[in-house]
Amino acid sequence: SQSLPPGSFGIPFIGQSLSLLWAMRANTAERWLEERVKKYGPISKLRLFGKPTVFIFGQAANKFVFTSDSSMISNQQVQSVRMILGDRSLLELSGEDHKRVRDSLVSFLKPESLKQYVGRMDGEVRKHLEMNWEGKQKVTVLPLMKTLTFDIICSLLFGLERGARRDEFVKYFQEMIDGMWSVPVNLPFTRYNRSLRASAMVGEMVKDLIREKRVEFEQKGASSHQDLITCLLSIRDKDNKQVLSENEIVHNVMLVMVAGHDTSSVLITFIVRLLANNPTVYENILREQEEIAKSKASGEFITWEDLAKMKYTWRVAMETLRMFPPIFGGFRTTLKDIEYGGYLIPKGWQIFWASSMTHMDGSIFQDPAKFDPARFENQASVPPYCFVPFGGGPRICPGYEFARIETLVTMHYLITRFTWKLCCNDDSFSRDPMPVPTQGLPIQIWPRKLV
Ligand code: HEM
Repeated sequence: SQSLPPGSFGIPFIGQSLSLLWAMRANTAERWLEERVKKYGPISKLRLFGKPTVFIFGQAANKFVFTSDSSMISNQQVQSVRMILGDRSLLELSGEDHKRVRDSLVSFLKPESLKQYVGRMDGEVRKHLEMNWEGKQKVTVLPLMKTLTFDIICSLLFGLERGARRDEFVKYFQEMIDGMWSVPVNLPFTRYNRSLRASAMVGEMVKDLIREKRVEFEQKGASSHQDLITCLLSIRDKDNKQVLSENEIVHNVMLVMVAGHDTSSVLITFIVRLLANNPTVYENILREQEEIAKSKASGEFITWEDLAKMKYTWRVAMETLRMFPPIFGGFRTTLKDIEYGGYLIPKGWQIFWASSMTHMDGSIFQDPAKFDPARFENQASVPPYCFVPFGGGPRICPGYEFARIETLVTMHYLITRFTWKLCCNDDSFSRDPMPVPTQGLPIQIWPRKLV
């Protein structure tokens, strides 16, 4: 019989959760994990968020996590995430259910559908810059990018326009996210408890939206493409029955809000920061974007074809995702006893993976601490399962194209309309669990003359 991986469970129930969360907030999580590897090797046991857990890392670990059969490991999330997002979110589903719900989301998020929304994203970006950037000398990038990506999601995915209702939505939504990664202790004063209450409020608000969208679609003949909720309501099987249940729509709309909002805002924020520190990269991006701006009439929207020309800009985004992946890692749960790396991982244990560790491995990416977008000129040179900011396998991020479009459109307008300088030389950031620059990245800005 096989032995359990090395490592200790730490203190009862809490285990190493607080120690890891602490390291993440201090931006030493990578070091925390590296030290584990040094001490125990590439596989070790510990206790996180209330459950026995195995931590694994490396190219083989990424491949194992992303492609294992769903009868071996399930995607069941840590308890706090499951309670907050609901048990019918894509993250909790497997097999046929996962495929049915995922296919429904993808019918809205696939490139052929998103093509028609580039103009609407462009409108949101320009409005955002007019309201929050123009006429200012100093802005703080991260909170603004959060507002922008949330605005884009509200408009495109929920058909929820600006106003008091959207503001209320944002408020509860933020409280909900704050407790996602917490030790699940449901007492009145915990982060987790506040987050659960906010999640119930957000759920009710989404249900109201669904009721309204249903009336618009079924009685007033609104287009099924007007937003994600309407699209999900409109998907029917061969007997004309709605393919997704009401709970599935609610839980997945909440998932998309969480998955699509912080991730892209963090990416754009880090690009802004890196450009301020890399004049050559900045010049190259500027040249590419000015070329595109010159080819357009004033006021004309960015098109799908323009996006295809932003090759260098997207390489910069990829290199940013390599060094500062918004998603650090995640969890899976074993459904049976599994043998991995010569050890036994018992049924019901959590598997904790941290994909970002291959991004900074010098044997895979030469000189990994150097910011160098040229690495991605030839993507085939990157070995499989080593560059995984969007995951891999059947659960690879379905929001990839959405993120690409909003990042490129935003960078186009930021770079052609403004120049900027960092207000503080403090290059540090912490993870919460997304990477966040200390102080949210305050910058000084100047308007540029339009070409
Ligand atoms: C830079 C931006 C983004 C990054 C880095 C990112 C990263 C990821 C990663 C790593 C996963 C896989 C997690 C796993 O295997 O457990 C994932 C899943 C997911 N992402 Fe994204 N994401 C981004 C943007 C978005 C956007 C904009 C949306 C929606 C509009 C979105 C929706 C989702 C959903 C629904 C899943 C779950 C898929 C499934 O379980 O089948 N993401 N994302």
